[in-house]
Amino acid sequence: MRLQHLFFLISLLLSLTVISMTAGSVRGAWDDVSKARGSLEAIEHLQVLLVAAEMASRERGPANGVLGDDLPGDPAKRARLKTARDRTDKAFSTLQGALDRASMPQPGASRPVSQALAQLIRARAAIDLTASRPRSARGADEIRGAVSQMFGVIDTLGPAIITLTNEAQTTYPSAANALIAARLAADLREYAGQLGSQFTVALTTRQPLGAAERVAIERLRGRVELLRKQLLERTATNSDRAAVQAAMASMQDHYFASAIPFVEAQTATGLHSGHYDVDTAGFAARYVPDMDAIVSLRDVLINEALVDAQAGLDKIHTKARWMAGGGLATIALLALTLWMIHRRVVRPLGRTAQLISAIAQGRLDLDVPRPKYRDELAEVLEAIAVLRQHSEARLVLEEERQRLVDQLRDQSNTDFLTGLPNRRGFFELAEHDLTTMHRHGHPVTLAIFDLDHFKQINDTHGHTVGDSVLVEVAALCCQHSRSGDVVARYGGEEFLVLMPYCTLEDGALQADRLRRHIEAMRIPLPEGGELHITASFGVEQCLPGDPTIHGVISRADERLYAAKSSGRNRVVSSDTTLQAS
Ligand SMILES: Nc1nc2c(ncn2[C@@H]2O[C@H](COP(=O)(O)OP(=O)(O)OP(=O)(O)O)[C@@H](O)[C@H]2O)c(=O)[nH]1
Repeated sequence: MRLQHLFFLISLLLSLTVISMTAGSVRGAWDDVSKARGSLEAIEHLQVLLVAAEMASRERGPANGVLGDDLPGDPAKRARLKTARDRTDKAFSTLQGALDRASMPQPGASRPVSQALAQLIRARAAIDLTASRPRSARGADEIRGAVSQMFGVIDTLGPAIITLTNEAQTTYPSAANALIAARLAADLREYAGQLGSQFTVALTTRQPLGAAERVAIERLRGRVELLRKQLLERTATNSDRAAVQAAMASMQDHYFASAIPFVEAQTATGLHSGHYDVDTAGFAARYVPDMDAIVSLRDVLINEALVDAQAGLDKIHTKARWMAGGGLATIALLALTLWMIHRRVVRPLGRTAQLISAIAQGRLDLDVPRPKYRDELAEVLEAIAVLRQHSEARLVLEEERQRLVDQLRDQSNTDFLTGLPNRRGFFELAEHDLTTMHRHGHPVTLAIFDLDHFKQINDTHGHTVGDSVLVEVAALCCQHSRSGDVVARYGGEEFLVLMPYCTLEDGALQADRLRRHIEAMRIPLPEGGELHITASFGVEQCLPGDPTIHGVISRADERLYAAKSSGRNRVVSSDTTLQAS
């Protein structure tokens, strides 16, 4: 696999891995954020729910007032009950609206709230029914039943309170203490309300406390004390906030130091005589306001939980933002790294490889690019530039050497005087032709000729004239031979003409044509006048049995000898003699 493709593949896999891992952790972090928002919402819902429960509790006061009122009924008491009921309805409506709009649905809270509302309607109907009779016709059990139906509203809300508290605690363990304390305060408010309600029957009937009320008062007093202790422990050990401590102190002053002694005084009266100094409305007016300190404590504690949770949400949010920012930075860094590697390593490496292989193949016309950066690849490019220079120099040397070799070979194969192939050159060319002709069955004929009385020319006119005669004859033979014929100087004043695709007869005719041209030649002499020359030819056909050209030359040479012997200036072959007429 090419490096470029490998790099692309690895980059793709690496990018996919990093992107999916980053997306996974960022998504996880944002899931934590939305879960934390849901938990914060749960605390807010708990706050609204506790208010709704408190309103339902508060409604019992005016309800008790109406229950203790004789017909036709005090309009002011009825108006107070209506106002209380309107407040409760409004609180439940706010609660249901908040739960319906929740970002994370809480069926564990919504269902009990709906059930509590149904219970509230039933309890109100029971109270209204009881209050519609004359006071003397209202039995104690009937009044007790109506009051306990109102208690049932708060009991029904219990699972919703637990669900919302648990939801908040899982995400914000640090807020757990404040939440538990807030629930304790809410419970305290409820039990304090129930404690007050125990006097409704006795105050309405102006009778001593019944056995059931006495037991309930004892039990509720115990619970109230227990809750006070638990609240003291929780707020003393785990909360040092001034607001909580102030709310605790207020609760101690108002409820435990004021309302509880009042309850104890009414209890003492209820145990002995039943001659109470207050009626139900007066009891409520004296008792209920002191319970507000408990509600304030509850609100301060819920607020503390909300502050803790908001701080926790901020931390989770910040962490998620860092994760997202870090993830994006990681992806950007990876992209930058891959881009840099591709730009500064992979791509230049590919070009460098192309350059080196081009130089190796002898293509030296490519430009070696100037390096953009002072790095290792720049050193490689510089080395390649030097390598190319060396290769160019080597190529020049190589060409020079080849030229010299060719020149040397040409010189060793060429006759320096006439420029014709010499004996060695002729043998090289002729052997090749002979082999080819024999392979394809074509005829080849060889003529050898020798200038007549050449010694005399030298002796009479000098070697320079002799040389120019040889040059002229060579040029004449080349001029009148077919292309493909090989004309060579065999030695001294002897020449060879090898004629491929030529029969013996045609070869003899061609030799005779050359003879005539030589005979017709006029060579001007330096001292004036002209020189006539003639030549004698021996012609032989190459036979398929001839392994080399030497045999044919030898046979043609015999014919030449015959031509010389028989008077010169003629052509002699094995089947004919052609001579000057
Ligand atoms: N000028 C010159 N003469 C050469 C050259 N090569 C050989 N010769 C001369 O050619 C002459 C050949 O003479 P011979 O062999 O006696 O033959 P010839 O005089 O031609 O007589 P025949 O061949 O019998 O007709 C000699 O004198 C050689 O010196 C050369 O390159 N230049």
